[in-house]
Amino acid sequence: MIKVQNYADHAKELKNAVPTEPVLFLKPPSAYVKEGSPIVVPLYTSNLHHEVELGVVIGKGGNAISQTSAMEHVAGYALCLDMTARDIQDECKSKGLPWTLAKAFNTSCPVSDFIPKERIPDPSNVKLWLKVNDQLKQSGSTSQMIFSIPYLISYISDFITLEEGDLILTGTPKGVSAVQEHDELQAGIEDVVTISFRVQRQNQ
Ligand SMILES: CC(=O)CC(=O)C(=O)O
Ligand SMILES: [Mg+2]
Repeated sequence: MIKVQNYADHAKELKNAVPTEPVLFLKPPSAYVKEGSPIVVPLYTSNLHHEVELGVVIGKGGNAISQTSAMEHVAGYALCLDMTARDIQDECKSKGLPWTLAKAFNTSCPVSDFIPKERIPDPSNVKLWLKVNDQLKQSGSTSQMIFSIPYLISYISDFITLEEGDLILTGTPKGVSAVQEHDELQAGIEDVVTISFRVQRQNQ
C-alpha cells in the first residue's frame, strides 16, 4: 500500500511545507483492518491521529504509466483511514528517520469494502468526512488535492511497479486529531459508503 501527502490545508495544520512532489511512504498488508475489528493503539504512542483518505485500488499493474492511460489501471476505490502516531512521526522527522513505526503498525489502515469504479464516476470531486463520537472533525473534497489521481499513478509507477490489488491512499484534508480508547470513528464518502471503527488500547 502506497501513501502520499496531498492536501495543502493538512500540510499547513501540521506546519509542514506544502509538497511540490508527492511524499511517498508504505504500509504492509498487516496494517489493513476491516469493520468489526478494532483499531489497536500501539503502546508506544500517546498521540494517535485519524486521517480520512480516498484509496485507489489498482486493477491492472504497470510501470511508467502515462497520466492519459492512468485511469485504465484503476479497478475501484476504498474509503481508508491512515492512522498515524503523530508523536512518533514528529520524532522521526526531527531525527531524519523513516516514518515506519508512525504509519505502518498493525491496524494502521482501516478500510471499507471495495467500491467498484462505476460508483465514483468523478473521483476528483468527492466529499470525504470523519466524525469522532458523532463530532465532525474532517470534511473535505478530493477537488482540494494538490496532485490528481492520474498524476499520482503516473508518478508512483515511475519508481514502484504497480501491481493488481495495490492500494494508493491519496492524502488527507485538514482536521486530523487525536483519538482515545473507546472512541468511535465514523467516516464516509458522501452518497457512496460509510465505515465505523472502535479504538482499543493494546494490551500490556
Ligand atoms: C504528514 C502526514 O502524515 C502525511 C499524510 O499521511 C497525509 O495524508 O497528508
Ligand atoms: Mg495520510
